[in-house]
Amino acid sequence: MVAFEAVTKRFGRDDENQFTALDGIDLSVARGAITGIIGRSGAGKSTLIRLVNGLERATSGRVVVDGVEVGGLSESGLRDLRREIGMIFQHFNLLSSRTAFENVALPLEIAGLPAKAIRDKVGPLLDLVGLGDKSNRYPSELSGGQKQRIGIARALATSPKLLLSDEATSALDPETTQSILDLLKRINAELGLTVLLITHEMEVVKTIASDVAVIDRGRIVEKGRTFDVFTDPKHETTRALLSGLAGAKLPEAIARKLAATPQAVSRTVVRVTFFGETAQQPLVSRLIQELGSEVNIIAGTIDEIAGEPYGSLVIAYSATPEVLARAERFYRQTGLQTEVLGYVA
Ligand SMILES: Nc1ncnc2c1ncn2[C@@H]1O[C@H](COP(=O)(O)OP(=O)(O)OP(=O)(O)O)[C@@H](O)[C@H]1O
Repeated sequence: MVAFEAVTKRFGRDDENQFTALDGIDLSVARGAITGIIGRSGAGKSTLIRLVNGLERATSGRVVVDGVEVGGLSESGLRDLRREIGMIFQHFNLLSSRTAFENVALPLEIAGLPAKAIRDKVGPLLDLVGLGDKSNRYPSELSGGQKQRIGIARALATSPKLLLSDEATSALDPETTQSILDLLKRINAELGLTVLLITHEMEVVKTIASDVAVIDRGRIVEKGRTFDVFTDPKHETTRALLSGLAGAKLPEAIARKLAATPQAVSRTVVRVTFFGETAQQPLVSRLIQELGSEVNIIAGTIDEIAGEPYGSLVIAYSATPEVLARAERFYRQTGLQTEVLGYVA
């Protein structure tokens, strides 16, 4: 649906003051999928998304949306393209002097639709986002989540093929975020809309994006299925971004006691990751049996990434050679992914 081919974007006129915001981006966004772009502040996420609707032009390379190269479009071509692309924002960008209905109607008025056609379109859209009864309310009378629902209805008014989301849930509390993500997921499934979202919130990507790309200082450093990238991050930036996710961190009290090498009477601390088929099996009880030694469970989470089950358990057991050999054998047989985090006395 969207392809970035060797895209570079530089800001600034003369050579000395030039800043390279994007550097050789190759990325393809699958039709009908929800794709997340994550990265730190200033990594280039907004610039990337602004190239898609032609608010910025690439310095070199091509941005292709639904077969059309954005860089080659005239002003009227860009207007046509923008009708195919809906956009939602962190701060909703609603017009305060217009009611919910009038905000959603705006893109249709601009497109020149007659009043009756506008009414026929806006009513169902307000129902779709669950705000059919708030049609005459002004933005100041709506909650953050309701404002974003109006933003989503407005973005869908011209029946776009692509929805761009720029930190759409970053100003919302976790519960409201969840309800907006549920709505986006439903729209994606029911309307077959392709969604490209940028966010610094890993939870958002984990919850709804099937695919993810990690951007760091203007370059894509990692990309793939969200489940694969989140369960086995390869790049240091990805690891750092994911370290804040629930369950990724060791409890502080244990982390402080952890030594890098075995000491006298030590126990080894291991993170065991369960995913795919292994997430469904009673492997913990089997592991305890196989080791024939006490196992302490230190931390653990069972969760879903992009709809697939995933578990992470931090355990400690005796670091004697016999127990370690039995553990190794068990991990080999079961295909469990493990990581030795350190040793405690
Ligand atoms: N018009 C501009 N002129 C000069 N530099 C710019 C311009 N727009 C963006 N930049 C620079 O490009 C880099 C990438 O900015 P961008 O807004 O794309 O990052 P971001 O990942 O979206 O950050 P954030 O999460 O903070 O919004 C930043 O260093 C920014 O200062």
